[in-house]
Amino acid sequence: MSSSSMDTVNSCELSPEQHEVIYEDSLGLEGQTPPKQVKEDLLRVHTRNLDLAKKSKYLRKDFVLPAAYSPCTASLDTLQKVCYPYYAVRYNTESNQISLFDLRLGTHHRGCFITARTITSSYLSTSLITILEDDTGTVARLIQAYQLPFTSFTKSSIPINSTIAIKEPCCQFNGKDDWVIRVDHPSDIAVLGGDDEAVAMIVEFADGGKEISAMKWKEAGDRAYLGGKFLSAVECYTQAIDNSASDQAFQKAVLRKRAFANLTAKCFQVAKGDVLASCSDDHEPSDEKAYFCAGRAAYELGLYTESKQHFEKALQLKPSDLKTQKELQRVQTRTLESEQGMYDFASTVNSVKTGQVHLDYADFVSNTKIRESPGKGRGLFATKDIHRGEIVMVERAFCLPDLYTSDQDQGDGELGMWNFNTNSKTRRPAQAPLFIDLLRKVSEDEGEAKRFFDLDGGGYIRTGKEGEVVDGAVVVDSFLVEATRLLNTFSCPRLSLDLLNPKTSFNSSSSALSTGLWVHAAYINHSCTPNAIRSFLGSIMVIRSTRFVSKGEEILHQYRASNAKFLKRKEIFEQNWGFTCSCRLCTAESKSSRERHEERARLVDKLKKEVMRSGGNGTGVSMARIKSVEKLTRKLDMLHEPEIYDGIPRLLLIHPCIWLMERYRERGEWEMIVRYAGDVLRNFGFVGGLINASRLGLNYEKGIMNTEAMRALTAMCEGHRKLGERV
Ligand SMILES: C[S@@+](CC[C@H](N)C(=O)[O-])C[C@H]1O[C@@H](n2cnc3c(N)ncnc32)[C@H](O)[C@@H]1O
Repeated sequence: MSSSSMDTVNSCELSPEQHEVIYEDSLGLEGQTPPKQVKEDLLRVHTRNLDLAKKSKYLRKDFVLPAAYSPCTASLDTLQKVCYPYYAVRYNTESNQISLFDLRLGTHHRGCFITARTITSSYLSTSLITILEDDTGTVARLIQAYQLPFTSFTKSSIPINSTIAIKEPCCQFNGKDDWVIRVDHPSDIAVLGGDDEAVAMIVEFADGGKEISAMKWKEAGDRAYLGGKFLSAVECYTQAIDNSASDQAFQKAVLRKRAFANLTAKCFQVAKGDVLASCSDDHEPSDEKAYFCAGRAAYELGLYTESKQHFEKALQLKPSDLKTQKELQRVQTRTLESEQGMYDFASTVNSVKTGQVHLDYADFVSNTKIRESPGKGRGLFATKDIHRGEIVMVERAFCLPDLYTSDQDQGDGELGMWNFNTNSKTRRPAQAPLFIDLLRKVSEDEGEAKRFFDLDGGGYIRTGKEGEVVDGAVVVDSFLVEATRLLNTFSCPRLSLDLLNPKTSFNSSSSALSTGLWVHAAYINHSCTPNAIRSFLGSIMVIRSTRFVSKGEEILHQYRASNAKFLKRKEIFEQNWGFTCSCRLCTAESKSSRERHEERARLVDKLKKEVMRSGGNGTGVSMARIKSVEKLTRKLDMLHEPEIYDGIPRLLLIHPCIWLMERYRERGEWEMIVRYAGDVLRNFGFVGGLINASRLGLNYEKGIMNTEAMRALTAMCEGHRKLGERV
């Protein structure tokens, strides 16, 4: 399989336990009052599970997405009151507030919210679990189903004594006499951390109405910043600014502090706004740091021209500043990349090899434009003529877990995810972490959320509010995030270049794959006979044209590797992406009878068995085995009707020919290498060109160019060289 296949999930059987979760609503409990929870019993269970959680090897590592329900999109003025701004905590006066006691089983309490306090810390089961108690003394278990802390247990757990608000809570049956409040959407919950000094101060202020001076807020902000609680620091600085109406110098200083807190919290847009608001029109020398901060924020937002202007201003105020000089140089490089597509990839190949996946390059997308593609939704189109081999676009990953695995190590220890909407389970270990990471990213940034939610979510029904800010939080629908992940993500090797090395086996660590999202590239539609090919340098996706693409032509690449059997390939596209491919190859192959397709498929299976009997790949395959594979390959060749396959790729023949080419390479039989390399190219569709020792004419209009075709070309060159012929 080619390394550059798009992501898929496999449907699979669900365990009875998991079925129980899906069908819980069919137990007829909807609307019933949940059984009363006894606090001491719950705490005992919690302590035991917490102990288990610490010995995390006992934990199941898969988690579950139940049937979809949409997040709260109405403003209940809840999260805002509880969390933003902090000082407005007045959670007992709302008319649409209900208590834990009012909850009904299997009922989505639309238009309502609850608030409560955590009386334990969280522990991890298949999701994150915490116990809540509200003002009436009722206790309940809270499951944050979307938040699986796959990297560090403590990072996303809720500390004891935190104040929590849950919008439109849903109370679910969880086995005999047991019930839980389950939150699936990050925007449905807000947490005021119980371990946060600033929060304690805010709650005290809100409860007691105690006046706090601007200076005290500023000091609390400084402490929160030093303690790494950047969002609390931002809140405290906001209070400091709001409470110091007439002191402009103080306001300006605090505005800058807030900008740095936002910069550190990666809220770049706000950081930039704050810091620029703190600068004076006549550029005081003290503004140098502010312009530096604005330059950094603009850089992170990919606004390189603006970033450059801020760094230049900073340098005007302090020309000798080495840090700013370095930043200016860096931003100039990014500008060349983003405006002209000029990249120095070679300098980072080694750092990718040594494990640095996330690279600092700018996106280059100006050669392309998103617009309607008849019959395919939207697609990506060339804005200028693009020559063969030229860069079509370059993009940094939106999200990409640094978790590369080969097909062999889909280990039990890895995180998995069951999706009851699609009745499927994640296949590659990186897929579940990618889902979590996408949730985090879209929850944190409105701009990124808008970009993400514009992507194709298939048939998922939207409320239209996804990505908007309601009650101070970006509305995030976890199920839509998952539906979008399924359709738009790509499998990727760490370094595509490694796959061109003939010594790279398809099961080696160099061919291990992760899964990521590249938002601009996700608009590209599929074709089995594409005009573009993607490759990866860590988190950077580079798309090049494989033939001349004229201005206005649609850019198309392959979602999956090209070795699939026609009927299977058709089924995969229909099942995973909901379309029937109408490319030149699929249109031609659809003319061959089902019986003939099945006959070829049976022969391919036989061929595979024959290859596997020799131990698959590797040296020491007997000549008898090679001859037997050759015989079957010839038979397979004969099963391709010339009236259909003349002039088009014959995908089923590619892998047998590659296998034969490699076996002859091991034996040093160069004539046979040249012959089978030629067959590989012919079967990729490079027909009509002259392929001989003196001239290699490839018909790029018709052939499919990918890593395997490149390997065949390399082998052919090597063969001719060894034979002493000119290439
Ligand atoms: C990754 S998205 C591509 C962008 C998408 N067309 C859009 O409007 O956002 C994948 C979806 O595009 C559509 N698509 C991709 N290739 C197609 C093709 N060759 N024919 C028809 N639809 C296609 C399918 O609906 C598929 O699920």
